[in-house]
Amino acid sequence: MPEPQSTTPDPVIVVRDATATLGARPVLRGIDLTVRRGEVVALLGANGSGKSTAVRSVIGQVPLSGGTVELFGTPLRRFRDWARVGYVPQRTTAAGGVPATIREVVASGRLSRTRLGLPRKADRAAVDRAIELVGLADRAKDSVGALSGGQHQRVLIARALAAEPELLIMDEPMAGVDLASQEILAATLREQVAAGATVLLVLHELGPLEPLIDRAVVLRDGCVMHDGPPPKAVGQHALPGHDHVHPHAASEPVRTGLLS
Ligand SMILES: Nc1ncnc2c1ncn2[C@@H]1O[C@H](COP(=O)(O)OP(=O)(O)OP(=O)(O)O)[C@@H](O)[C@H]1O
Repeated sequence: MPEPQSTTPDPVIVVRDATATLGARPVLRGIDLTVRRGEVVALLGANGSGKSTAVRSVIGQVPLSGGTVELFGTPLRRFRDWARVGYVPQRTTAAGGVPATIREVVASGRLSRTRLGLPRKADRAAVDRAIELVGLADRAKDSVGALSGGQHQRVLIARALAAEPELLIMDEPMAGVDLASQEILAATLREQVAAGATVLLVLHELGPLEPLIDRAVVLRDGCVMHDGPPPKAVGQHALPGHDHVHPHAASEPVRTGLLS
């Protein structure tokens, strides 16, 4: 009799016992994190708990002082297939003062897939599609300098999507983003997830992305203190790490328990 096939999807990210020190400060203190194919995992925690450092170590931007990272089953030091990974850094401007158009910035995200530096029809189509997904098709020729913060963020996300990555890593994609852009981003992400993308998101709060999140990993002071179902939101304010005060019972903050 053949063995029954395992139904557990392959791990896309495996972080084991990761430690990292920035300056003299131990910022990651033995983190384990596994994200499987098709999962949407939120990395939560208070300011300074190590969320950005954790995702930056996953893509090799922060060297580990101990532990290991594997991407798609390959140890990070041997991983070369970066077109499979889309990364949206914590909010910065997309152009850094360079007078680039939206299309140019988004097309730069496709370079990892273009052969010999010459974009083919499929490359141009992928760039157009990414711009369309974030709702900026009618502005593709505009300079990114003229965009609002939320529109900037949409450009950065389109840039990550242009390579049609299997794994999307985003650091606080909703931070400082206006409501209209948040809704577009949530819809964009929903579509990626429906198409089978694996997603690791640093979030300060679950917000409009809550229905998409399969699992939450909560960091506190460089350690994982929760790895499981996303904390249940109550009303608008019950977010992990935030004491929740009901107006009718102001004397006792109701703690979510995850970060307090
Ligand atoms: N380059 C650096 N040198 C020294 N310390 C750093 C450096 N980068 C980050 N840190 C410190 O490491 C800690 C973790 O930072 P990190 O940005 O990973 O936290 P975070 O959970 O993402 O916080 P936030 O929600 O504020 O972005 C913080 O105390 C931060 O001040």
